[in-house]
Amino acid sequence: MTAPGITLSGRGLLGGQTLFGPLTLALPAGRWTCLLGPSGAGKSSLLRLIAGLDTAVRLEGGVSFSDGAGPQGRIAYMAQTDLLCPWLDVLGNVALGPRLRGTRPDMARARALISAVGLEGREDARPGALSGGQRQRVALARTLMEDCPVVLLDEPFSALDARTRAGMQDLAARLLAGRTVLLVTHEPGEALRLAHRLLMLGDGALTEMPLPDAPPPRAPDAPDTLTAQGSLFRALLGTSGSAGAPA
Ligand SMILES: Nc1ncnc2c1ncn2[C@@H]1O[C@H](COP(=O)(O)OP(=O)(O)OP(=O)(O)O)[C@@H](O)[C@H]1O
Repeated sequence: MTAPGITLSGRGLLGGQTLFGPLTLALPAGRWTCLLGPSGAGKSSLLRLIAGLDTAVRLEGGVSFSDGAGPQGRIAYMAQTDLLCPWLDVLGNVALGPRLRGTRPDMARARALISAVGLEGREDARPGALSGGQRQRVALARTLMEDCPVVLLDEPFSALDARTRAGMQDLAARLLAGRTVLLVTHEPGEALRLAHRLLMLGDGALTEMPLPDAPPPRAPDAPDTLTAQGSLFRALLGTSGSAGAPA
């Protein structure tokens, strides 16, 4: 499986007003790009625009893939909300993608992923019987099950406690190595652990942020990571949600 690079360029319009841009968001092939920025800046909209999904933000511009092919069938997208089917159990939810495409799911792989996200023994549980963090891990397992070369993750670890979050970050880094990943997060520490490229969307523009020298996944408590976290936090305090908004 070869993961393509992806470039989105243009201006994002919301109700006729510029929300962001003109800008260029380039996702290097086979690498993790992490995107931080204030609420309402347009991060989720960028993700959905790349996935070719409906969004309230209209892109005056375009999205291109380095191999010339489109997004069809090769993007796994994990939304901010878990989007689990309440009438299916955990196993059914994780195996849903192949079923919807009319192919036979690899149930051994689905079970292995459920175990990898720490939910072994809960295969028969319905989403309504799970905590928010457990549901989020089912959604993560479902995304990993897709085995796509491009993976778009919208705050995939936001409902997890610190220890589980670190474990899921490591799992995702391992299983998605070599894929083109865009991760939207509000956590500077998370972005600094996982990014090959770190961007901040604020005041309608993208800014490239420096990263520690060590390759990801970086230790959360490494001195370089902690120092970078402080700088990033200060940068985030100085940005606002949309183009033209007061900083
Ligand atoms: N369905 C919708 N209808 C109208 N406006 C919308 C809709 N979805 C998003 N917006 C608006 O588009 C803008 C960008 O939203 P988006 O969700 O992309 O921001 P975000 O940076 O991901 O925010 P957050 O960090 O809070 O998730 C916001 O001003 C939001 O109010």
